[in-house]
Parts: sequence; structure tokens; C-alpha cells
Amino acid sequence: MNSYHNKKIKISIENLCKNYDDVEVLKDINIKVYEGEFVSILGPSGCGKSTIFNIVANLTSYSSGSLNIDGKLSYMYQKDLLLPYKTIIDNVSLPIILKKEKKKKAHEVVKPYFEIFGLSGYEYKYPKELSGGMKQRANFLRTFMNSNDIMLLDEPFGALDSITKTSMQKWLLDVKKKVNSTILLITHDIDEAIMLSDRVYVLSKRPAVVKKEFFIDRSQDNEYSSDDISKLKKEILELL
Ligand SMILES: Nc1ncnc2c1ncn2[C@@H]1O[C@H](COP(=O)(O)OP(=O)(O)OP(=O)(O)O)[C@@H](O)[C@H]1O
Repeated sequence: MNSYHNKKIKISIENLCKNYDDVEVLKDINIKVYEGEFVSILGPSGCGKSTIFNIVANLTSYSSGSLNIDGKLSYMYQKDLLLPYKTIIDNVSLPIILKKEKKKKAHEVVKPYFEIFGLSGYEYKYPKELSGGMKQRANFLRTFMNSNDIMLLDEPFGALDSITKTSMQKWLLDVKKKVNSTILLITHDIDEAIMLSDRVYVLSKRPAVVKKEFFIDRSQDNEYSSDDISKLKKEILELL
């Protein structure tokens, strides 16, 4: 796509292969993520999606291929990892406190984001007082405070009920408009990938190969009809 030509590549994965002993998990994966893009990796359960993230985050080695990251990464897991004995503001401030900043200063830094992230009024509550959706907002904000440059989101809404999930997807789109982070998301939910992404990589069953890359035009003058969306979903479904 022409509009991509002058954009910075934030993540470049080339011919990536990964085996766990004699189990082949990833086979010649090629993925590029450009600055400010929202890209999803869609694939069946167990195909190797989290393995790709763990490789990108340098938590797992790869067998062959190459990987280039231009920027600072943060990684949000599906599981809510908020510390139960700390307030939301303390939880969200953790990445800053870990960088040796004083708590008071860290609170000052994070406070303005509570409004943007729809968390106003929850600053001094404890995780157990929040709904699943609100907890994931806080989890996302903490990830964002760690790095807002490149964010890896591993099924962030996977554990939520479908109504909460839909409202969280709308919330994430809204937040994405306000911040210009580069986001790479893992999901096995076709609707979620279509709703959120600029591009979707569809992976096969294990060993994962990229079956196809879909571009989704999110510009304001483009509106997909429900018919277009159904066709797209069908096409993706046939690949999985
Ligand atoms: N440390 C490991 N050692 C051996 N095999 C592993 C290891 N981690 C993952 N695997 C295997 O690699 C395959 C891919 O796992 P991975 O978690 O990357 O898939 P996934 O697509 O993220 O799955 P899900 O959608 O269920 O989260 C699975 O078959 C898994 O059992």
C-alpha cells in the first residue's frame, strides 16, 4: 500500500521459525507493523500466536529468521495482573516507580490519563472493587505507562463476557484515536480483528504460517456495509 511507504517500520519479523524440541510451531512467519498502526494476528487456538509475542518481547528464542524492533515495547497479558493489595493508581504507577521515580511524582504523571482511559473516580479503589472491563482498562493503562510506543496485547478481552467485550473494543478504538501508539493484538475473534485493526494477519493451524493479510480501510470516508463485513468474515473463516 502506497500510504505505508513513508512510514517507519516498528516491528519487522522475517522468515521466523520456531520449534519446541521436535514440535514445529512457527514456519516462515513474515509480519511488519508500521508506526501508529493497529495490527491483529488472528489464528486458531494453540497455533503459536503467544509464541510470536514472546519472541518479539525477547522472552523466547527463535530457531531461525530475523526480528527487528524499532522502539520500546510493552506487553499486556490476557490475565489481569493487577496487584490486589494496591489501589488502581498505585498499580498503574508501578512501571514509573520501578524506574526509580517517587510515588508522588508517579501519581502526578499517571493522573491525567485516568480521564482519557475512562477511569476517572477509580484512582483510589482496589482491583476487587472493579468490574472485569474496568480492570482491563486499568491493566491497559499500566501497560501504556510502561511504554506507549509499541504495545503488544495478548487477547486483552478474552476473559470478558460478550457485552463487556464489545464495549471494551469500542473503548479501545476511542483510546487509540487519542494516543498514537503502535498496537499489535492477538485474537482468535474474527469480529474483534475486523472491528479494531488496520491490518489483519491470518495464521494457519500449527505450525503457523501466514495464510493471508487483510487491509481494513478505517479512513473516515470509507464505510463498510454489513454485507462487506459478512463477506470479509466468510473469507477469513474459510482460511482458518
Ligand atoms: N515452552 C513450551 N514448550 C513446549 N511447547 C510449547 C511451549 N510453549 C508453547 N508450546 C506449544 O506451542 C504451541 C503454540 O502455543 P502458543 O501459546 O504460542 O499458541 P497460541 O496460538 O497463543 O494459543 P492460544 O490461542 O490457545 O493462547 C502449542 O502447541 C503449545 O503447546
